[in-house]
Amino acid sequence: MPYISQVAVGKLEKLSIFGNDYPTVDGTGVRDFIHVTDLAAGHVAALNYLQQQVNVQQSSVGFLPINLGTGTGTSVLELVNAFTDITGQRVPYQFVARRAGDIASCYASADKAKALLGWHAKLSVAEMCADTWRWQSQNPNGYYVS
Ligand SMILES: O=c1ccn([C@@H]2O[C@H](COP(=O)(O)OP(=O)(O)O[C@H]3O[C@H](CO)[C@H](O)[C@H](O)[C@H]3O)[C@@H](O)[C@H]2O)c(=O)[nH]1
Repeated sequence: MPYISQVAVGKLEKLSIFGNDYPTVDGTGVRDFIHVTDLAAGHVAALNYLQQQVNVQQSSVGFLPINLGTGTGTSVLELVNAFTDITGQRVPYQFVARRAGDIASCYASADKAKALLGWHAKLSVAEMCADTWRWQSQNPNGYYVS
């Protein structure tokens, strides 16, 4: 997503898509793209859950892995197309070789987060694209570089 928006704002010439021959819907990698606001809310929910457990058990020893995700896979090409549909911005891209270490498809089950934390992702890929573009177009060089 950051590379897509940097191409759209003109900081990068084009997006390099790593591989288009994966066994996925369109050959590009599938990931569980999540809105940063949902992800932040999931972390707050996890901290609240941890505090409850400490209150109940009078102990904070141990760990519990909980996936935070939407539960839905989106391909890189689907993300590029969604971004263009929502923002109207062209995102030139080229297919290049697969990136070492990448797998074809990876998305979370969010069932445990819902059951334990009462949390689920509320925002869509479309909202992610709109919010990313709003930020990128208003801050083409980020927050810290003038
Ligand atoms: O310029 C780019 C950047 C990414 N991608 C593709 O976009 C997808 C997402 O790539 P990211 O690097 O954003 O995320 P990954 O899920 O592949 O990997 C990241 O998240 C992982 C955990 O989910 C690990 O933390 C890993 O080290 C980190 O790079 C992948 O299919 C990747 O090949 C491109 O095609 N072009």
